[in-house]
Amino acid sequence: RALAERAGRRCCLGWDFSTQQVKVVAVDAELNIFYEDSVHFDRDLPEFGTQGGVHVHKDRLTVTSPVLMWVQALDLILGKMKSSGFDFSQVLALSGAGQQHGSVYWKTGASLALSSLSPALPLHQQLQSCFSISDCPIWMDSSTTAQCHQLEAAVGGAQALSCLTGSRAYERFTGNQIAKLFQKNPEAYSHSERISLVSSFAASLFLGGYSPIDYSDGSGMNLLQIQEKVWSQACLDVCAPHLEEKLGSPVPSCSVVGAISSYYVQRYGFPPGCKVVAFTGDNPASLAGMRLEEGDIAVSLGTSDTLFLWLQKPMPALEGHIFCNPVDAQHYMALLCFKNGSLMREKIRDESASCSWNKFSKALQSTAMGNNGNLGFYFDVMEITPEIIGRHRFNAENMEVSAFPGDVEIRALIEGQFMAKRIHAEGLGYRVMPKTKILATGGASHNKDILQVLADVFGAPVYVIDTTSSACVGSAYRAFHGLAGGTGVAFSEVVKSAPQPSLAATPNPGASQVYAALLPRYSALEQRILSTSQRPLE
Ligand SMILES: O=C(CO)[C@@H](O)[C@H](O)CF
Repeated sequence: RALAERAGRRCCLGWDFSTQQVKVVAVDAELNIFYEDSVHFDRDLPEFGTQGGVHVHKDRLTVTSPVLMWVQALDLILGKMKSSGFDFSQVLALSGAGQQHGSVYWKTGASLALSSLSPALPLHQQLQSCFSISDCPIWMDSSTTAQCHQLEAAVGGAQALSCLTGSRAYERFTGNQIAKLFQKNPEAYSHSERISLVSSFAASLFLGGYSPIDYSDGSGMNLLQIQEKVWSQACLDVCAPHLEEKLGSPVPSCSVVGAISSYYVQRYGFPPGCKVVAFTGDNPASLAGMRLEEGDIAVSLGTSDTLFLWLQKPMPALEGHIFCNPVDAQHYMALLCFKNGSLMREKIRDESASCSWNKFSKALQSTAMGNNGNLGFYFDVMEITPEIIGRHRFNAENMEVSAFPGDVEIRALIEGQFMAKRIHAEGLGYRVMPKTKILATGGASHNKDILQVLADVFGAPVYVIDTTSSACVGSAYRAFHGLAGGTGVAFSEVVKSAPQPSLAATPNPGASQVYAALLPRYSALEQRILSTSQRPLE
């Protein structure tokens, strides 16, 4: 019955070429997920010798992944789908995501091989000699500090680069990686006829030709002018010569970039009309998978805490990253990363709640909103947002104190973490709106007392969502959006029948008054700590 049921199920596929695996989900027209599969690089392709899907080089700064591992993973996962009887003939469209910032270098002549693949052979046998470098730099690389300084200097400094491209220069951002390749290996650079991101590389495999880079993932390169949605000639020129012709022109993320290559029609039975919708970065795809809307904020509470913001009018800054929005080309999204996340919460749980989340929750229940004016900053590792390290506690009179009673410490930690999130989100242009929903995910989102503080600090309801496959699911949703006409149709309309997130907490009465008083104090004290602490050398 399942097979018969599956046979008639028209669907879209959502792919995720992430750091550790390639994953796929099939979503039917009612937006139900009915198939998923994955191939793990370390486990299923051990011949490449990766750890966590990557190679960390001896200099401990350079981090790469072998492009042929990604190619072979696609062969494997399509083979698994085929042997499980997946009915490819029902696939109307597909889209996907790739780890952001990584870059793939196609060797001169590769487009010929890509467009004339023999369906009798796997991809990896036919693409062996199509790449000018086999080990691709990825987001974990931090070997391009010199190139970052060159780029910022050339365009008038970090803030100028942020206003232009949405971020100051970051080592992992693709422009700086391309600059390093051009400087260190000019031969490989000149033998590259095309440079893709991981997302557009994956789309190219399905297209049988070079896929353009989409606006959203292109915003993670320090090369795209995010307002005008064109490459910044100034940035291109600093990084490498003739770069624009190797990148091609960027496209709206919801674009249909072509029909699937005949290779997949003949080898797997995809319909010839199956559409390929531009692939994008994993975080933009996750935003789509979480169905974030204007005014919403997604809080991923993990080892580090990551905020996904929807911005109408971005205010580029020296922290965080602003990208073109993947589901609304007029708007933007932002990522803000807080390094002291769950490890900090677990430390305070161990110290002040004798290792028990139950006691931790009781402490939150037994202390009042606003913590009687006590405020804390808890950064046991150097924080990214902002760059502060150490623990700093202040009483209601703004006097620094060396300790708090256990319960006060616990509330000070959680209120402080969430007030920081609100303050830095607003610094990027985010504003809480009457219709704002907070979508919480990750480990700590299972603790309703922590979510209650989140609702109180933001003055907005908190919903919990499962984001295990959010990049894949978001990619399948975007495939439906592209199929429905893309820019002419609202993404929210296309996905409105998807399962709704569940409400976990609503703000306590009086919450907005309490935090309206506390937030400015927190912000001023953060500035005080910043001005007195030794900032790490640039
Ligand atoms: O560098 C990042 C975002 O800027 C990471 O989240 C990568 O996208 C992970 F693949």
